[in-house]
Amino acid sequence: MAHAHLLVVDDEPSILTTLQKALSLEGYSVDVAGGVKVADEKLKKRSYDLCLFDVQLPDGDGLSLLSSLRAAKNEVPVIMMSGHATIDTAVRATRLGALNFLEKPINTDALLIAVETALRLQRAESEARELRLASGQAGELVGDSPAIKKLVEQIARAAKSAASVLVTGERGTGKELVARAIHQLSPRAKGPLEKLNCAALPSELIESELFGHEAGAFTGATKQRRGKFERASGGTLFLDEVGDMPLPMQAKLLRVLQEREIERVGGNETIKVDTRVVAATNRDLVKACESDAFRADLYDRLNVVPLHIPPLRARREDIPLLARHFLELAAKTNDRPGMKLEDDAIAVLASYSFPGNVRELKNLTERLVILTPDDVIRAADVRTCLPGGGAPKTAGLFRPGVPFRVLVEEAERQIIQDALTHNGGQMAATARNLDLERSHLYKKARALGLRGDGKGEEEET
Ligand SMILES: Nc1ncnc2c1ncn2[C@@H]1O[C@H](COP(=O)(O)OP(=O)(O)OP(=O)(O)O)[C@@H](O)[C@H]1O
Repeated sequence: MAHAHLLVVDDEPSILTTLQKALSLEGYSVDVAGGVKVADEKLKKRSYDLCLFDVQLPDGDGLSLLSSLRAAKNEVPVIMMSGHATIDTAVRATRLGALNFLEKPINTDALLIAVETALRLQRAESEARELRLASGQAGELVGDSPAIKKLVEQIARAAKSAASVLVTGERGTGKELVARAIHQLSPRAKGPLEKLNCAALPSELIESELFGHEAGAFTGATKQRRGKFERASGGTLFLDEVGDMPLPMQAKLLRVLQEREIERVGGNETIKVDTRVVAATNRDLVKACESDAFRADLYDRLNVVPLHIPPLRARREDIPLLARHFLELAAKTNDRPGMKLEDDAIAVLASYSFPGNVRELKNLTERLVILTPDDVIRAADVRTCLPGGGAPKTAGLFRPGVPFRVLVEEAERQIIQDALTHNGGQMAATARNLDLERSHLYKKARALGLRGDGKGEEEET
């Protein structure tokens, strides 16, 4: 691969000359440096396609040179070279992101192969990223409504920055998908993506999940464990359901976002982290801030780039595309290759309110693929699968192997969802309709992850 610009750093002039000659013969442009200081200067002046660092240098070492490059967000591929490499050095180099470790004396053929492979890999990765960015393709985000087109643009823009992003939207609108797309399109795509669901764990556990713990920090903590913040360093941490994070944890999270360093539970060492946070919530955080359930200062920190995904009923034009997309997926996984949706069937889908948003459409499509005996799914098939669409609700609730608790929860969710839809999302009217105490309905709806207009919710909290 000609025209690539390389930097070779080694303290032995004879090695520099030999390597420079061998690499130049292959058509590479080669700069050389005899130590850390000169290398630093050169690296500041121009960008290289690949660097080769000796480990031991007269004024420092190649590993710290590599680590300062990464700290400065320079992701140039680096190959390390050493005459007396220990396994420990090699491991440290790999951890710091070195691509390869060559033993001295350097075998020129092995060197050329390593250089060519590294450059090819680098080029393939950057081409794939450019391509994804250019096509505006954010993961598998399907839809051609103006709202989705705008969202895709916002994702591409957000991906380029390292700022915190807050993704809002009702349940099942695709918040996690958006968070993943931001990571994949960002320069951190090669780094890790870690996820934590803040609603799923009690406060004490969230803390050790996020920040890790030292051995003996609490009963059961037998070994030291790195937390998600540390593991996501160099990548992205996705905090799902951040609106459900308990207040004491919110204070701790805020501090980490401000100071960019963490302390493991039971430890007193501070650890620098370079973690980009993407948070998501289906709660109205502005309202939560007003009622002091969420810290306003944390909200400001998280909401640097706000991304809102409208509910599916507000962008019905996406329903046909999404339905066909999910049909294709379900047909593949269920081995029903010829399945088709009739236009009338799509029209029925497009007129439904989808309180469970895209996730509900996806599940419904899968159910249709499984339950429709014909290869063609017609309007009548869709109607039988829709809540209140004609299917006798008492039939077919039992599924072998599914626990009673899950079946009952599903039935409850369906009933409340239908009742809410029937009453235009109004909680008070829904409670009257179902002859339920309002506070009981709120509690149930919240536990099942459903939302109405939320009016009167404060009364019970
Ligand atoms: N625009 C879309 N294109 C393709 N698939 C989508 C789209 N939006 C959502 N999905 C799919 O719908 C399902 C639900 O999406 P996701 O889990 O991202 O929603 P969410 O908003 O994070 O939900 P929750 O709030 O319940 O965590 C996933 O299977 C996801 O892949």
